[in-house]
Amino acid sequence: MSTIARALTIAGSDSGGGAGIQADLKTFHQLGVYGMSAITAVTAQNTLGVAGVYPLPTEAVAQQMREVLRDLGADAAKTGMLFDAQIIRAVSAEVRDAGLQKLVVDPVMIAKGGAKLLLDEAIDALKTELLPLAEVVTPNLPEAECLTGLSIHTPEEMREAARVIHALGARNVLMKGGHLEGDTVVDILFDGRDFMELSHERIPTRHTHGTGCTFSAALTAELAKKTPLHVAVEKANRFIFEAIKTAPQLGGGHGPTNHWAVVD
Ligand SMILES: Nc1ncnc2c1ncn2[C@@H]1O[C@H](COP(=O)(O)OP(=O)(O)O)[C@@H](O)[C@H]1O
Ligand SMILES: Cc1ncc(COP(=O)(O)OP(=O)(O)O)c(N)n1
Repeated sequence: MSTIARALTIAGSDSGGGAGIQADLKTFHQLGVYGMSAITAVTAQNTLGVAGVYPLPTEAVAQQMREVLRDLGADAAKTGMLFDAQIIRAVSAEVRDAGLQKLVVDPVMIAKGGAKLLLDEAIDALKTELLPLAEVVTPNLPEAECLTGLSIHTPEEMREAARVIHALGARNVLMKGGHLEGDTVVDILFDGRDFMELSHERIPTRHTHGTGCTFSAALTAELAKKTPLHVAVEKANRFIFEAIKTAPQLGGGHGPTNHWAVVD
């Protein structure tokens, strides 16, 4: 009987390797977790932007999840780019059927260059079908604004938004503050009762492609290893900080982070 922790990512493929499925699997591997994937869409993209988006048939997504979960099993799973409402409904049904408890929902909506990775018509399904299944949801500020209708520019407004998103059914809300103005980046975890704030200096760099995917993958990996939630969030925060700091300086646009980052 294997004792290796297992994690499944349900997300889009990023041909450039910095975000999506590729970032998730590299991060799982680096953190000592066996990684599996259910691909929702193939994107043609590089560090300069997204040139094409090709969603897979809904049944192909559901079937990948079923085949993996009924044989190998998963200690934790995460979602990334889900693209449309049909895929969200199918993924939610598979999560429910498999009884997956440790689900990290990264509500990916728009790529850095502006390309839509989630259709507008899918927002409602994300809120009503998937968020209630989430152990943790990890919105960045524009995603949180879309989910709540609030305007968010300060840590105080992040706390307010976290309360609203928690009321949608996610058991914990991790607000990512990469889009805040200023020299300090603040991420905030809300567990329905208390807030935990994590701050670090802003690294002045354009190499931040896939930071949200990499952060949520690190969090998923830690949860798969049975790390308690608050510690898992701290470790994921340190991992993404180190990954941005030591980014490999690839590409002419927003380059990937360093998925070989080492933190204790
Ligand atoms: N320039 C930066 N310096 C340090 N940390 C950053 C920087 N940009 C993002 N982060 C961290 O990366 C993670 C993802 O942040 P964010 O940019 O808000 O998400 P997304 O990539 O989904 O837009 C967060 O944990 C945030 O703290
Ligand atoms: C296939 C795919 N999935 C997700 C993203 C966006 O990832 P994210 O981590 O939110 O990173 P940035 O938008 O900050 O680069 C993507 N580009 N492709």
